[in-house]
Amino acid sequence: NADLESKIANPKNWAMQAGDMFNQRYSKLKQINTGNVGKMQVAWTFSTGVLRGHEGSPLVIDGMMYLHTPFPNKVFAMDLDTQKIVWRYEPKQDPSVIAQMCCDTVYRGLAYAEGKIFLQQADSTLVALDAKTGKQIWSAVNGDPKLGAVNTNAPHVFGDKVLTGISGGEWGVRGFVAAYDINSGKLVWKAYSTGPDNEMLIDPDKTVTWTDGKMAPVGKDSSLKTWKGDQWKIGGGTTWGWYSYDKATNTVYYGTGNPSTWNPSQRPGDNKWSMTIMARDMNTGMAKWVYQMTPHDEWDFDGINEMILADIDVKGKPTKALVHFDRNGFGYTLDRVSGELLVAEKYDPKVNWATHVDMKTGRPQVVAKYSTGQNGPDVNTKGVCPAALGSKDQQPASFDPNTKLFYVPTNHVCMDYEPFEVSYVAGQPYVGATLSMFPTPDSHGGMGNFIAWDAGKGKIVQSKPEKFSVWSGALNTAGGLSCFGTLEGYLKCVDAKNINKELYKFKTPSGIIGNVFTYEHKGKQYIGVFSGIGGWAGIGMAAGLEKPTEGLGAVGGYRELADYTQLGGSLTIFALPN
Ligand SMILES: O=C(O)c1cc(C(=O)O)c2c(n1)C(=O)C(=O)c1cc(C(=O)O)[nH]c1-2
Repeated sequence: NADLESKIANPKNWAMQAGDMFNQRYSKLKQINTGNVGKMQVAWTFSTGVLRGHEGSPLVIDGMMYLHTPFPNKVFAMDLDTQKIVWRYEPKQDPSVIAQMCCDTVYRGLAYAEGKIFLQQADSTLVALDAKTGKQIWSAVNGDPKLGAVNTNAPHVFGDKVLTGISGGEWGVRGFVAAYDINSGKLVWKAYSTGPDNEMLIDPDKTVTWTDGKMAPVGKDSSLKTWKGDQWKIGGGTTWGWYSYDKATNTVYYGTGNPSTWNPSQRPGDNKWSMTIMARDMNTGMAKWVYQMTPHDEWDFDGINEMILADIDVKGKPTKALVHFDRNGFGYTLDRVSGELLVAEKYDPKVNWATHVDMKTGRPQVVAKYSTGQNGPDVNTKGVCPAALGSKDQQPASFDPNTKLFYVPTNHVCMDYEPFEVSYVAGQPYVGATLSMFPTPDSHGGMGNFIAWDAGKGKIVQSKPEKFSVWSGALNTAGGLSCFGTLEGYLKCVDAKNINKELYKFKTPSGIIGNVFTYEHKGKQYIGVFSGIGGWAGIGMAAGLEKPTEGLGAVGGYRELADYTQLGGSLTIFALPN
């Protein structure tokens, strides 16, 4: 999309959720740098008026800021000269959708192109608004919230289409990605994550996958063959993460989530193509290549985390790479053009459910005692690391083209996992497991680390311990900074060359699960972040839950959070003093 590309090319804007289409979360701005960031101050703040978890970030386009909130998904357009709210859009949504959302009523943010703001409501309505007036231009029905098909993902504009996904892996929703025409809102293509080839937009002869050390066609019914009966119809593989796009090959990349139910005995087989990296042609949606990271998931390791596109050296060879930090604890580097698997190494040293990834088959080698399904349901498998929320969840990492390293917010949490038999009832939770989570034993003392990762070698270069999981998206800048938020509520900026050198720290009003962003206005650089505790890690506070196994096991794991922060959505904007 030429218009969006021109907005991205100007580093004064923050025109996409990740700053660009490669999902790099890197800014060329450098007024705020390692030498002066210590003097940074709060320039202004804004309360969103919504209490639950605030993910994503605002967009900034040509002097206007566009802010979103969790359910009820309000949108504010703010003039950065006056900080006046120029327009607001407050959709009317049936509050019954709140109970259909697994991991808080989060929303990961807006998209922009050609004078339009795209809003993906929780009730699955996709809306295009006039960026000047806030008037609705079109709306499209993307899924049925009564069946648990809700939305939390940000829409993404690539070319002349706006892409959106679906949530509801815990309701037996069959995942898909849908592409709508940005001008008319008409559905152009829809690609399911499971099922018959024609509904998955898979060509049995042309869609390839990593097989015995090389790429080979997936063959006929590659998904259907890996499910028992019709289980694929309620088989999950939802698509609520961040998508990326390479214009050079017109390819969109995203990941699919867990297979439903969480009770593995009810769905023998590899359950393709849940837990999969998808590379699709943006015009037609046809799958070019696919790679399943966690066949027959037994831990809820959704594969939806962002795919970061970067040109790096992999084992000494310049490579057009795709880098992905999966929930399962492995950091993957693939050739983004061919789909070949190049590197798969643990980015969390405490991962114990698999010893390694067999580089020939691409399959993780599961440790029998951490297989939660091997003995059938009603057996509690103890001490699996990481927990279901993964060594990293949706909080996106950044790539710094100067250091050539990836900056990754991580979780150090383990779990006990007990599956049970569950029947599918349309519109009801379809989970089938009881979980308890707890901080990783013998960790560095905290529940997360911020790490710098060499994706060409598959090695942690540096690691900065944090008290809680780092559930905030990172930002790197040409000023040599790497910035992220913490669950206690600190915005931190560290030296990208030495991440243990904390150069700036400020306690915002609530825990941070939003993503750090930056922009320039009237010659001044600003760094900003949403605070507002929630998401899966903060679900206890956000939804008022108390039993340790509630919130799918997260309530007990993060019980200490309440000693450090409380609810409340706000935006904090930082700048150097005048
Ligand atoms: O399977 C799904 O459809 C689905 C949806 C979501 C979501 O939409 O937020 C999450 C998850 N799963 C999930 O497994 C998960 O760890 C998670 C964390 C969060 C969050 O925002 O903190 N959402 C979700």
